Amino acid sequence: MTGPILIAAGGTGGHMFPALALGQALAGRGQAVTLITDQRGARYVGGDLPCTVVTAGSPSGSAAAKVQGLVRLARGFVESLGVLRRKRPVAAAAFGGYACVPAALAAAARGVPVLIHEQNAVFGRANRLIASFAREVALSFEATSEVPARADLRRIVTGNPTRPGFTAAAAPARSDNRFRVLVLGGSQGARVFSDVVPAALARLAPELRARLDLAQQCRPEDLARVREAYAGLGLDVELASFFSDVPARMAAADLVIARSGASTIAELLALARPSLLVPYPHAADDHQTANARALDAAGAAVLLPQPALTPERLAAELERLMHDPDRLEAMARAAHRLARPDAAERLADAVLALAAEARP
Ligand SMILES: CC(=O)N[C@H]1[C@@H](OP(=O)(O)OP(=O)(O)OC[C@H]2O[C@@H](n3ccc(=O)[nH]c3=O)[C@H](O)[C@@H]2O)O[C@H](CO)[C@@H](O)[C@@H]1O
Repeated sequence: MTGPILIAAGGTGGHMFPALALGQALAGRGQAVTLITDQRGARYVGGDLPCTVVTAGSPSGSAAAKVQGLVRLARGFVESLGVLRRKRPVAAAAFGGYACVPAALAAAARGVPVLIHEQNAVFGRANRLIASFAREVALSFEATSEVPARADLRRIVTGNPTRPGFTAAAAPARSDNRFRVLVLGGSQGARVFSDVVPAALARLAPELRARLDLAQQCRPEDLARVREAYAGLGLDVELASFFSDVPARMAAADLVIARSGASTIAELLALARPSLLVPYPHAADDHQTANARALDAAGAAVLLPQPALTPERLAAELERLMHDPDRLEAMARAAHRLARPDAAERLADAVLALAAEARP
C-alpha cells in the first residue's frame, strides 16, 4: 500500500483495545498505520503507533452541552483534515464513540473509504451518525440491531478484536479445591460491585467462602471501604483500580463477575471463561444488556440485571455455580463456540481490501 491505514478511535478502553488490536494486526503485515484519537483515548496508546490527538466531544445533554459538543466536533474535523493532508491514508477504520466522528467525516470528505467497526450488539449512535459516509460495517455479533439499512452499505461479521494475550489455552488441571473469582467493572470500574459483592460473600456458607480466591477491580474511591469489608470477613482479596494483567487473571478464573462491555465479553469468549454478567444499565440504548443476552442465550453466561443484583441473589447464584462444576464446564464450552479469535485479522483483511478497491 502506498499510504497508511487510518484508525479512528477514542474514549474508553472498550473502543481503544479493538482499535489497537487492528493496528497491531496491520503492523504485523508490514502495513503502515496512523491513529487519530482524543485525550481520553491517548492514555491507552503505547508502543510506536503514530498517533495524533484531536478535539472531540459528545453532542448530548443540555442544549448548551450539545452546542459545545458540536463545536468541539467541528474543531476536531478541521484538525483531522490536517492529519489526512499530511498522512494521506488509503482507507480508514472507525471504532465508534463520538471521538471517531471528526476523523471519519474528514476521511470521507477527502474520498478515503471508511469502514466502521461496531463492538456492541446494538449499532452505536456515533456510528449511526457516520454510517451514511461509510462503505462497510464490520459487526461483532451476527444479530446486531439498528444497523442502517442502506443497500450499498456492505456488512460483514468479524467479531471484536481483543488485545494480545487473550488466547485460549487448555484449562490448567486443578488439584486444589480453590474457586477463583475475578470481578471486573469495565475500564472505569463499577461501584455496584463494591456495594454488592462483599455483602453477598458475607451471606455465603462459610465452607464455600473459605474456598474463594478473589480479585476485584474497584473504583479508586471505593478501594478502602471494600478492603475493610473483606477484612471483616477474614478474606484476603486482591483489589486494584485497574488490573494490568487481565489476560492471566481471566484465564485462571473459575468464574468472572463483570459488566458486559464489548471488550470484556470478547475476552471472556476468547478465553472460554464462564461469567455472571451485570449490564451497565445506563449504557446507550442499553447495549450492554444486548451484549450479555447473546452470551446468556448461548448458555455461556448468566445475565443478572442490576435491579436483581441483591446480595441475597448474588450469594444464591454463586452457591449454585460453586456446587455445579459441570454447569461451569458447559458454560466454558459455550463461550468457546462463540469466540472469534481471528477478529483482528479478518478486520485487517477487510480494511486492506477496501483500500485496494479504492486505488485509482
Ligand atoms: C460504560 C460504557 O458505556 N462502556 C462501554 C465502553 O467500554 P468499557 O471500556 O466500559 O468496557 P469494555 O468491557 O468494552 O472494555 C473494558 C476493558 O478494560 C479492561 N480492563 C478492565 C478492568 C481492569 O482492571 N483492567 C482491564 O484491563 C478489560 O479487560 C477490557 O479490555 O465501550 C464498549 C465498546 O463500545 C461498550 O461495550 C461499553 O458498554
